[in-house]
Amino acid sequence: MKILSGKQISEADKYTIEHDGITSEELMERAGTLVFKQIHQRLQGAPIPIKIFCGIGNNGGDGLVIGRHLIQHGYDVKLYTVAYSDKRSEDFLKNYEKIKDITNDWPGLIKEVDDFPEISVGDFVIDAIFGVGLNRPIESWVAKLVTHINDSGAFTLAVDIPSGLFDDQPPQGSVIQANYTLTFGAPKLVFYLPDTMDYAGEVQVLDIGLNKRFIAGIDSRTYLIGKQEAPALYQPRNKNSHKGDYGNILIAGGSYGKIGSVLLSATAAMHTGSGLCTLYVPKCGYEIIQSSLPEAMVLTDENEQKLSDFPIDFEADTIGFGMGAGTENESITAFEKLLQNQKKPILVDADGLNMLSKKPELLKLLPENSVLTPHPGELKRLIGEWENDFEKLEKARNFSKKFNVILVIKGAYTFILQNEELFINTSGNPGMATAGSGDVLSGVITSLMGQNYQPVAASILGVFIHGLSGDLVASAQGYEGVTSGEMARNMGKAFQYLFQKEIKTGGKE
Ligand SMILES: NC(=O)C1=CN([C@@H]2O[C@H](COP(=O)(O)OP(=O)(O)OC[C@H]3O[C@@H](n4cnc5c(N)ncnc54)[C@H](O)[C@@H]3O)[C@@H](O)[C@H]2O)[C@@H](O)CC1
Ligand SMILES: Nc1ncnc2c1ncn2[C@@H]1O[C@H](COP(=O)(O)OP(=O)(O)O)[C@@H](O)[C@H]1O
Ligand SMILES: [K+]
Repeated sequence: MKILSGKQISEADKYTIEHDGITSEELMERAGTLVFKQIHQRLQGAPIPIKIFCGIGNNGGDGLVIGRHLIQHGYDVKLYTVAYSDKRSEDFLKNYEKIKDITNDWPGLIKEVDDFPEISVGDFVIDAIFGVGLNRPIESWVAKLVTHINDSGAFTLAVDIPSGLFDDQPPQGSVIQANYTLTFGAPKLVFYLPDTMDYAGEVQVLDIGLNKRFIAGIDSRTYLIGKQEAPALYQPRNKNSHKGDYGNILIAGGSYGKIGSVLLSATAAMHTGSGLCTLYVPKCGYEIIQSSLPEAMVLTDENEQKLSDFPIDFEADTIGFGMGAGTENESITAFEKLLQNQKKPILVDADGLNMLSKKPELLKLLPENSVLTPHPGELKRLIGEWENDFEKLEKARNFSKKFNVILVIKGAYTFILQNEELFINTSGNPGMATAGSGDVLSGVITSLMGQNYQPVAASILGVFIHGLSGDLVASAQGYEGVTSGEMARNMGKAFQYLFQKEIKTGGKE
C-alpha cells in the first residue's frame, strides 16, 4: 500500500469530488460513518461515556458526523467544539446544523482552560481536533487541552491523525497520545517512524473511496508492506528442480564466544530454502557447527579465534558477512579480501557494518546492490548522528545512492531503502527484541538472494517473513518466549502463513 502525504491525500480528495460525482459533504459523511462503524463494532452498544473533541475544520466535521451516528445509536455522547478561532469550515457548519435535528444537547464550547470538561480514565475520547490541515504547532490553551486529554489516561481514538502530529515533519508542540488511529485513504509516514509511532498507537486505514486511478498515479515511492503486498514477491519452487537451483551461499563470520551468530544465520538460511549453505568461520567454530547443523558445510580460517583470511576461490552465489565477526584488524583484512574479489551483491550485517564504519574506504568496494542490515546503532556509525527521523531518512537515502546499496534499517518497523524507494515492514512484534534476531534476518535475506531473488525483493520479502516467523513463535509462546533459534526454525511455517488469510502481523497494520 502506498504511503501518502496529507497534501497528496487532499489532492486525491479534490479529484474524487470533481470526477466521481460526490460532494465534499458526502465524502465527510462516508469517512465519519466508517469511523462510527468501527467504534460500534467494538463497543456493541456499551454504555461507556464518549467525549468527542471537535476542531472547527474538516477534522472537527468528521467528529460531528461520528457523534451524530453514535447518538442515533443510543450511545452516551458529549460533543465539544474546540474553538481555536472564529472561522468554521463549510462542512463543519453543515454537520453542526445536523446535530440540532437529533439532540437538544448542543456541543459544549471550549474557548479557554476553564471550559475543559473533566475526563475520567474510563471515558472513551475521540480526538477530532486537528487533522492533516495542521500547519503550525498547537499552542496556548489548545495545547493545555491536549495535555488534559493525555493526562486523563482515557482510551483515545484519533480521527485521521493524532492532533498535533504533522504528516511530513517532526512534531514541535503538544500531540495527542492516541491508543488507536483510524486514518483516511492511506497510511501516513509518521505512524511508522520510531520518534512518532507511539502517538498513533495501533493504526487502521479506512478506504473512503478516493479515486483509485488517481491514487495509483500519485508519485509516492514509499510503501507499507503487509500481507497484501509480500506474497507477490514469492517465487514458487519448481517440481523439476534440484538443490543447485536454490543457491549455494556462504555465511562468513563468528569469533570465539560468538559462533552462535553465524549458526543462527545459517540455520535460518536452511529453513528459508537454501540449496547449499557453507559457513566460513574461525577454527573454534568447526565442531560446534558440524554437530549443531549437519545440513551445512564448514570451511575454517587458519586462525583459531577470529577470521583472518578469506577463501576467494570458493564460488558462492552470494555471501552473508559479518555476524559475530568482531572488528579486529585481521578480520577487517579478511573482509577487504572478500570485497576485492566479489562482483555479485552480498549482504553485510553486524560487525561487517562496524568494519565499514571503522574503515570507510571499504565502502567503495561494495558490489552494487549489496544489502546492508544495520540496527540504529550500526546505522549511526555508518551515516553519523541525526536530529530526527526525517533527517535520518535523508542521510540514509544519500548513503544508499552514493554507494549503490540497499539499506535495511531494523526496528519495530523495519525500513528497506533503495535510492528514492522506501518499503516499511509491518510484520513482527516486540518479542523479537531478543539476541540473535538480527542474525536470523541476515540468514533469511542471504538465502533469498542466493535463490535468485533481486536483492531489494529479497530484503522486502525476507524482512516480512522474518517478522511473520516472530509472530508465529509469539502466538505459540508469548512475546517473552520468543527466541531467535525458534524464529530460524519456524521460517518454513512462515512461508506457509504467507498465503493464509488470518496471518496475525503483530497487530500493526
Ligand atoms: N479525503 C480527505 O482528505 C478527507 C478529509 N477529511 C478530514 O479533513 C481533515 C483536514 O481538514 P482541514 O483541511 O479542514 O484541516 P484540519 O481540520 O486538520 O484543521 C483546521 C484548520 O486549522 C488551522 N490550523 C492549523 N494548525 C493550527 C494551529 N496549530 N492552531 C490553530 N489553527 C490551526 C488551519 O487553517 C486548518 O485548515 C482530514 O484530516 C480529515 O479528518 C474528511 O472530512 C473526509 C475526507
Ligand atoms: N519491537 C519490535 N517489533 C518488531 N520487530 C522487532 C522489534 N524489536 C526488534 N525487532 C526485530 O528484531 C531484529 C533485531 O535485530 P538486531 O538488533 O540486529 O539483533 P541482534 O544483534 O541481537 O541479532 C530486527 O530484525 C528487528 O526488526
Ligand atoms: K485528529
